[in-house]
Amino acid sequence: SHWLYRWSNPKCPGKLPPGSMGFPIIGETLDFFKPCGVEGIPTFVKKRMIRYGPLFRTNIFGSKTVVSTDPDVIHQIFRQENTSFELGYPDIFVKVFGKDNLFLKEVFIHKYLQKITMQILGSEGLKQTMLGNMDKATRDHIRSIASQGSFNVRKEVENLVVAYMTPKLISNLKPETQSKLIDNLNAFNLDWFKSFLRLSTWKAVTKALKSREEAIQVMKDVLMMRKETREKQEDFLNTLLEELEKDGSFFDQGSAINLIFLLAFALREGTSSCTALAVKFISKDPKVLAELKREHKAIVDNRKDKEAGVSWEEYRHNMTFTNMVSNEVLRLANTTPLLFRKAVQDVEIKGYTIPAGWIVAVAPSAVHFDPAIYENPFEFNPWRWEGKEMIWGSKTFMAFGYGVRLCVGAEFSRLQMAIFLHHLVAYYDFSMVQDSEIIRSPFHQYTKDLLINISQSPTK
Ligand code: HEM
Repeated sequence: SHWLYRWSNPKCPGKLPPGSMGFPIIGETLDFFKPCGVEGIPTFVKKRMIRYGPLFRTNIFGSKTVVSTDPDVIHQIFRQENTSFELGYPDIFVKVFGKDNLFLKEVFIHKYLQKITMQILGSEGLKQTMLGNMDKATRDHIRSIASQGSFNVRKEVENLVVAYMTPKLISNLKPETQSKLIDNLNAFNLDWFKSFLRLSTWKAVTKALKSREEAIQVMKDVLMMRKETREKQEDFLNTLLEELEKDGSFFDQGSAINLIFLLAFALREGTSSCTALAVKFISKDPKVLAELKREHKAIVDNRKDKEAGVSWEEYRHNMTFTNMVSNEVLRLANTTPLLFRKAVQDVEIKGYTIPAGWIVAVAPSAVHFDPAIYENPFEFNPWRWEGKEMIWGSKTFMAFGYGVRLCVGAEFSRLQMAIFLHHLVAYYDFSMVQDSEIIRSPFHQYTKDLLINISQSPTK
């Protein structure tokens, strides 16, 4: 009984935030995984916000955790990153993404990580090397599926991104090696989260982990071969090989390969889910669709060369409404339900103490659905962004994180979303053939395929 008492009332040098530590060992993890609607604050968080207030304690994933939904506290946590708080994702993420994963390491390497990835994902890299490929691949892909009748938006964006990005990460593979790699990258997903309690889950987890192992093995073989032959290629692997040879490099072979794997996963998942959600919202809002069509048809009309693809100037200066739509989709989507940090020392916040070693989870959705920040927060209203500077990580908009660890793929995701919408609305009419409910458990899961039908726009 002493042990049970200690479980429910952990030692703390001050006053712990209110809350419940749940059942021994499993804490409140099962409740955390209960599916809920994707719009709004996740039910797990909302229920406790109502019961305990904006700062509450719990135990999830086997870790003593304080969850913050208070915008001021969230702001303070991110401001104190690398002093009072550091990255602290629960062990399950390490198991799924691999122990070599630099993203989940607590050491102070994200500046380095950002520097390396910016070469392909930063504005300059996107403008110089990526935009042309992305635009052509998207246009050709939409053209090729237009004749199929209906298609699954999410799946097609996944296929499209994996097909043109894999050679950017590792180029010059034999066709059979490349398709094996692509198959393994596509097979690694987090869909098993939705059936966390079913027996089939463990089959799905095993399959996902096996495909990760196989993808990593293919990458390892290529890396070894490149090291032996000193072969140089214009790809991200080459950048990492050069980094590996530098004195004091943060990378070793395992973490270099794991970074390529993580990027391939994030490129696919990040872009496909948000693009599908954008299409879902737009298809239900004729006013937004009409405004988008107007913007993109004007871009095409103003082009001297009608065959030319989207230019960087068009993306940056003529897609204002599209960017407003992207922001609104990302605000409502909250694809990352919680961001995890760890207190490195006892921290006093709002009269409570977060003891050293505890996980601190912040819920961006609490900020994105705060009526004091966004009027009618549940409404899909891109116009709310009119005239606002669309800063990606701010106290009021943290779809891509906030503070020092801002998402390195933010610009890429927005660009891919904009280009997909450009080709879809400027040249085609589309209608939803099969809608899908999207549930959060805790990541986005589509209950059905989100199918649309497209036909060449007569006004082209
Ligand atoms: C719409 C799509 C995306 C969303 C909503 C998103 C969201 C986020 C968020 C919220 C964080 C901060 C995590 C934290 O603070 O703990 C983050 C970090 C990160 N994201 Fe994304 N992401 C997206 C797309 C991508 C893509 C396409 C890539 C890769 C190419 C990517 C790679 C990363 C990496 C490597 C980090 C860690 C950055 C660091 O630690 O310095 N993300 N992302």
